[in-house]
Amino acid sequence: MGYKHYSCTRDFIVINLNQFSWVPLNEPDGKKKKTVFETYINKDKELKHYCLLSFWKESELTEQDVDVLHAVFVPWKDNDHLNIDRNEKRSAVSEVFFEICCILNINVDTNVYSDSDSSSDESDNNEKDVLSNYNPSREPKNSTLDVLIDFTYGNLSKLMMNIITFKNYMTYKKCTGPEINFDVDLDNLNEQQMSVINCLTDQVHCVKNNFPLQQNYILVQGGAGTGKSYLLMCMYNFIISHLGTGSVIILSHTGVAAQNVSGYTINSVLHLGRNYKSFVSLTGDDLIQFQNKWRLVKFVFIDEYSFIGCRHLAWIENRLRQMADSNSLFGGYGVYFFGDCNQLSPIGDSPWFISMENCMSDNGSLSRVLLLVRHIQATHILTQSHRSSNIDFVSFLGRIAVGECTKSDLNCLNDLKKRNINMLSHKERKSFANALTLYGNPVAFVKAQNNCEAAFKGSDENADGLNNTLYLSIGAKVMLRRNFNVSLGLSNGSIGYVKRIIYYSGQQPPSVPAFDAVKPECLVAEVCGRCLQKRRNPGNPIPKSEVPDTQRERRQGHFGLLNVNVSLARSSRAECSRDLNPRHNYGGKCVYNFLLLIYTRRVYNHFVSENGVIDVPFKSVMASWMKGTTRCMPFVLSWACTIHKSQSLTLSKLNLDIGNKEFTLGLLYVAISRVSDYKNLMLLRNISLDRWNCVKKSKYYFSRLKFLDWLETLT
Ligand SMILES: Nc1ncnc2c1ncn2[C@@H]1O[C@H](COP(=O)(O)OP(=O)(O)OP(=O)(O)O)[C@@H](O)[C@H]1O
Repeated sequence: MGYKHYSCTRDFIVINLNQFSWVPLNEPDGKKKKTVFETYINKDKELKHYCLLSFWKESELTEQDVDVLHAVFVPWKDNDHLNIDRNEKRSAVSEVFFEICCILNINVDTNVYSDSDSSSDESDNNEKDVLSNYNPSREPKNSTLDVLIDFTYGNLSKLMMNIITFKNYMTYKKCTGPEINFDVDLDNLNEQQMSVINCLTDQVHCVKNNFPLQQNYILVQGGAGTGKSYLLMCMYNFIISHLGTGSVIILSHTGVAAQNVSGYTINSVLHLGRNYKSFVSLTGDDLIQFQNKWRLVKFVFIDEYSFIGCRHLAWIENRLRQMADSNSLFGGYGVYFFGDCNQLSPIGDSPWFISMENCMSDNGSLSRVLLLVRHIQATHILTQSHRSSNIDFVSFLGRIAVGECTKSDLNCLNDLKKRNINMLSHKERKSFANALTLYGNPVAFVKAQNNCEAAFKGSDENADGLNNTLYLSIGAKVMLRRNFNVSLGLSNGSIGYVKRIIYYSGQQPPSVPAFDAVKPECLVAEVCGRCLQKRRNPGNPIPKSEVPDTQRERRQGHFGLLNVNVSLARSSRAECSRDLNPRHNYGGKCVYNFLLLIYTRRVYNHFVSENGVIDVPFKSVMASWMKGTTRCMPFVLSWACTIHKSQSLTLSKLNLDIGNKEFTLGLLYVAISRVSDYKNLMLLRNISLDRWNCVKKSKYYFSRLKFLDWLETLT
């Protein structure tokens, strides 16, 4: 209806429940009119320095535009109010618009910012026309870090301003998704990869001409390092160039894997819940919003399918049908699964290769899901390794996958152990040294807030792996434990280093900042780091770069490139009992208002100059279990990452502590296949031949072989 209908009386109301037949008020031909925000974001280059309000004021709006904006922005009270003069409408809209900007804490300086405006104060520049900061080409001239370090009250409000600005930006990024421009080249693809592109070309042709897809459920299987993710990026570029932005989504199971291909996690996009216990259908507004958000999608790429279990697959299929509002298989979208069934299998779900015989004891629901697996319409198998040019190493990987390692492999690995003993880089050695000093001499620690004694005494595992006390020291490696914003590179598993810790005025390490009822207490740690690196071409070292741009970051496959500013600000309601007497700090009364300020290189490129830092707010998270609830920072000290988190990555070096049990299929294979050669591998414990070949003892071993054979028949 377009007009606000509350607080006024109508003679009659027409309620249209079919949103598809709605036509926006402003366009008689049904074409969607862009909002001022949308127009602003896509503005011409010449207008790049215009702040939002200037843009709105300067823009040439048609009379009809003014009418519509007035109708949308200004609540309708009566006919006289509606029939006012256009100039009045314009100023009324301006006023409301101004209000919105104030609510959003967007600074609406009416002056047009100009780079040549050298007379203006530096700090002023940081505050004005904040939205134009979104333009990456505009670089603040001075480091904002200096401003952030000085936590006097005045500067704190500046900090809060930045926080709010970035909060808005983060929300905006969450809505718009990552800006992807993969730097990959179709010309590099080998014959096997090209055959997938040929298949895709036919499908794109069908979509363009509105023909239904002949095959819409396709699997790309290939051993570790055969270029599945690389191919996915090429396919993404190909589709975008033919069907436009938004026509394809990239999904992956884990945050790290999603980040590796600039995608989203499956559960977040498809609303399957964090612990996906049961499938819940979307209804009403939720469904409409979901469908609208992804209305342009024609293709869905899902990386690392080995992580996806049968039930999970069924839910994905179901949700895609909801998304497309269609009963066709996977909603009729062109769905591509990329992965390797020899790699890690799903947790708490059945892998696709589980044979039909194995699940007869099940009540039949799993058998039905398995039928869905059997619906795969085509398979492409990649065999040529791109990660490694060492043929011996590639065939060794093949032997690990099928459990056929030999004694000579073992000898070779023992040899290796002696040679590679000192392969830690200087930085890594320093980081380990810091780890050793950390617990003896913590420079800062952050305690979790527990709601009862049981929660206080509970183990870290109970609290989703989050620590009751988080110790920080310079050089400490930290890992994010929640998906915060995957499109900005902040996902569960992102790793960084603490670069420095800044205390609130007068405080010195190792003391914990004291509570001050008047001024908020702040502990700031700047965490900066690059963790796991990826190599594009074997033997081609990554050029060192302190500030990689997004494209280069993607090309080199940096993952978890994370800079974090940690700030603990206590709300005025906070009580200090927790710090003063840890024995009583589970009392439940104390209210902490944690803010973890966090930024990544991607954010960095948008907002700050080479030396500057601007932060993004990050709230504490809650972990609840039977016995209690803990609220703490969503990151933990990390000197290693799990093998599950490493799947999909290419690492330059690997120190591997494999544990004493192969608790899931593919553990050793995935771990070892992260590197390109023997020489980049260091095993921290002896592995017996039995262990190397233990996949053969798995009850699923033969089902997996059968599944692979079956996939071959579909090529
Ligand atoms: N056609 C290609 N040309 C150049 N480099 C390639 C090509 N295909 C893959 N690569 C490079 O090989 C490495 C491994 O590729 P990628 O990560 O895509 O393999 P993958 O099959 O997805 O591995 P995993 O199964 O372990 O996730 C990457 O560094 C990638 O850039």
